[in-house]
Amino acid sequence: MPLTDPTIIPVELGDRRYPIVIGSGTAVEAGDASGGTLGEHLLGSLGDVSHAVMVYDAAVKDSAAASVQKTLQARVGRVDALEVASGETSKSIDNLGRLWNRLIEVNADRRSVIVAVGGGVVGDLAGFVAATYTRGLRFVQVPTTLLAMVDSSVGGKTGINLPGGKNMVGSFWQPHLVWIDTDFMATLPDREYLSGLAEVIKYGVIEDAEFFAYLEDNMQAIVARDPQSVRHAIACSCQSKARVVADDERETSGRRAILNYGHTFAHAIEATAGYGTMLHGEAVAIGMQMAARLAVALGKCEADLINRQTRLLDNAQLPLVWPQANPEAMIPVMARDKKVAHGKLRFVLPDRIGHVELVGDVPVDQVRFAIDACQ
Ligand SMILES: NC(=O)c1ccc[n+]([C@@H]2O[C@H](COP(=O)([O-])OP(=O)(O)OC[C@H]3O[C@@H](n4cnc5c(N)ncnc54)[C@H](O)[C@@H]3O)[C@@H](O)[C@H]2O)c1
Ligand SMILES: O=C(O)C(=O)C[C@@H](O)[C@H](O)[C@H](O)COP(=O)(O)O
Ligand SMILES: [Zn+2]
Repeated sequence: MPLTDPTIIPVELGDRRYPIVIGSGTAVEAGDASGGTLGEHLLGSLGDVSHAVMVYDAAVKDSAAASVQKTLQARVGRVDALEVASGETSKSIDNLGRLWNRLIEVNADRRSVIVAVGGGVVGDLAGFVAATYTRGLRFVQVPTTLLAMVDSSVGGKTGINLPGGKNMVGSFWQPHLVWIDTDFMATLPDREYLSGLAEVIKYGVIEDAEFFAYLEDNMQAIVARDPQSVRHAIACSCQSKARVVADDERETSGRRAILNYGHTFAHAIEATAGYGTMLHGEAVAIGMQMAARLAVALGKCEADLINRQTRLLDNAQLPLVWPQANPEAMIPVMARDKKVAHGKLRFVLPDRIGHVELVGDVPVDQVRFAIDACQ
């Protein structure tokens, strides 16, 4: 079905403002679609580009990537398609070097645009390539996972992992356009889809109590991928992220740090489990449980918050515990968290549903307790 009713959410960053366009059926280059096609939005957002480099996840080669490539060919003309192997381990130094060299081979220059088609892995990797090649190329995000649609494609955090820590090398590099076609999720496996719901629930806890209540009432429909409910959940998530990013683009005031709720634990879970063993959203679900336990232990919030969060994560079929959690392995990794200030860990902790704070000076025993409580 052609896109006739896109939701357009602006990310207000002054002269780097860009739209998040949410619709379905955009693969069709329908000239009469009132909301416009990817091709039309591309031209509107990019200015004078004469070459597109589509960096895509191998899993979407014959689906999303094939249709985006067709659009790029029709609208931009010269297109090169660079494949990235599926999975978290692709966010690596090796892949970064390989893509930089491929850009030389395909004669990319400052009139080239990088178009990422895939989940957060491809988006983060291709975004960092765009940020760094010839000191910066224009960039478009076409997310194909729920997690990428609600979180990673928006806000300009790009980068790769190091063995010792998630996203340790990267940059803030905003896209010119985020193009969300919910049809691209048709082939997404359930486990990956559910993983994205952890970041959706995150927005409810950190800054939107009304959205949290909506999720409580509608999680069954969202899990069943009811189109209207999914669209609403994506739009509310993108609005939430756009608000926070517009307030604090580079995480300097502390406001953007709220998007990191659960992530101090989650990144340590991912790194100590081995990248790709635990999906990012799964680790975030467990990390949010650990953070909520920590908040209650520190007297920052009522235990009922844990009950509501647990119920919602459970209804989203997300994991709540990680039996292999080992505080002695996780705490040194957590010490490399990007929120560390003057050598001290800081945690994003809820005081009620819809509100969190950045908290420092947390006794390490309490951190151990929170990890142990989710084993
Ligand atoms: N930059 C940010 O702000 C930000 C925010 C959140 C997460 N992240 C990062 O995003 C990554 C996780 O993203 P993700 O969950 O999208 O993982 P992902 O990119 O690894 O994609 C998940 C899996 O789904 C497959 N896939 C993707 N689209 C598909 C489709 N339409 N049909 C079938 N299979 C498909 C991929 O091949 C992969 O196996 C992590 O590296 C995380 O750190 C970044
Ligand atoms: O956009 C942000 O800011 C976030 O923190 C969103 C997170 O969901 C995301 O996982 C992000 O990549 C984590 O960033 P990091 O700075 O902790 O590496
Ligand atoms: Zn995340």
